[in-house]
Parts: sequence; C-alpha cells; structure tokens
Amino acid sequence: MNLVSDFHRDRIRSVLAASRLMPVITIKHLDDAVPLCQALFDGGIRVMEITLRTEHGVEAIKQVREALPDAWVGAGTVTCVDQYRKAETAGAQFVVTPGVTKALLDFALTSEAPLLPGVSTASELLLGYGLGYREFKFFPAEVAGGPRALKAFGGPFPDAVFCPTGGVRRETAKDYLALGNVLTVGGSWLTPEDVVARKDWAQVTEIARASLSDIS
Ligand SMILES: O=C(O)C(=O)C[C@H](O)[C@H](O)COP(=O)(O)O
Repeated sequence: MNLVSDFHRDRIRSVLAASRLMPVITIKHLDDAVPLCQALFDGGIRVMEITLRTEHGVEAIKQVREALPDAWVGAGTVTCVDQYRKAETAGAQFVVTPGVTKALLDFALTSEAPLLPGVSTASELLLGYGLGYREFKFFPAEVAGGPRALKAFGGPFPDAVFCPTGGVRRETAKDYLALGNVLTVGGSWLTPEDVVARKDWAQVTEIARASLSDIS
C-alpha cells in the first residue's frame, strides 16, 4: 500500500509554515490573477490557494507561479482526479480539496503536487490517517464545529494539524490559530469580491497586512 511520502509531508508542512493565512482565491477575470496575488504578496501573504471554481483557475495558477516565484501557489476546490491532473500540469505546488474520496487520496500519493485533504469528521480523518496524511484542511470550519471541534480532534488525533477554512473571518482567525493543532487558517475574506471587482490592489494589500497584524 502506498503511503504519503516524506517529500509530500515536508512540502505541505513548508506551505503551512510559510503563512498563517491562506487566501482562497477565485479568479473571475484572468487579467486579475497576477496583480491580485502580487497585492497579497506585498501585504505579506506567502501562500496562494487559487480555486478551480472558474474556467480561469488552471491558467491563473500557471501565470502566478511564473510571476511570483517566491510564493507557494496551490490549487483549491479540486474535486476529482481529472482536475488534480490539470492542476499538477499547471504547476500547482500543492492541491486542496474540500472533502475526500478514496480516488483523490490515492491519486495524490502518486502526484508531484501533495494534497491537503479536506475533512470535517473523524471518519474522514481516519480515511486519510490510514494513508499517512497528518495535515488536513478542516472544512467547512465554522459550521462543522469551529475551534471546539478542532480541540476535540486533538484527543484521538494528537499528531494531526489543520488549516480551518469555510466561514473563518478576520475577527475569528485568532481563535483558531490559538489552538496547538492549527498552523494556518484559510478564507476568502482576504479577497473581497467588491474590492477585486474594482481592481483596488492597494486595498487588497492593506487587508492582507491588517489581517496578518491582527493575528501577530
Ligand atoms: O473551495 C474549496 O476548496 C473549499 O473547500 C471551500 C473554500 O475553502 C471556502 O469556501 C472558503 O470559505 P469562505 O472563506 O467562507 O468563503
């Protein structure tokens, strides 16, 4: 049976250690991808999760990887193996899924790009755990129990760490980051739709800077 490799675990740990905030980015206009991510980078964000929710996701990953060689660029909202392959080909350095299937967990073990699998229950955690996964996304964090659920997971899964995402806000990020099993929190609040729509990149930088300062 294949297990998560040391290379994959080191990569995911490096990604989670690089930034305590992980923006979940959805690209509606391809031209926004590089300036938006540059603005986040300028505000101190070192990890970008670009979702495949729009037709531009894959190309955006390609462009941002070229433009920002010092950032970690991953693919988010990957829900099937076909998308995983596309993200990998585009150069995604890691992949995030909202949930787990056996097919995704198995495919990830063979991929260049390691997986941060999304879980919200102990049973899903066990699926990943058996394959050697120890780093997880916790989704949808707020409705799946928030910090109290993560504290509870710490009992049976003392060596698992999480990136809670889904309903986390600038005001609540701190509550999660105070937990020993949370390295990073993710969210779309770092890239508000209206700010992106008016291409106010200075404001994106400011939100990133202020959000990082709130949790420091
Ligand atoms: O796309 C994925 O892979 C997901 O799992 C969902 C996202 O992480 C959340 O939708 C972000 O949540 P908000 O910050 O509440 O907008």
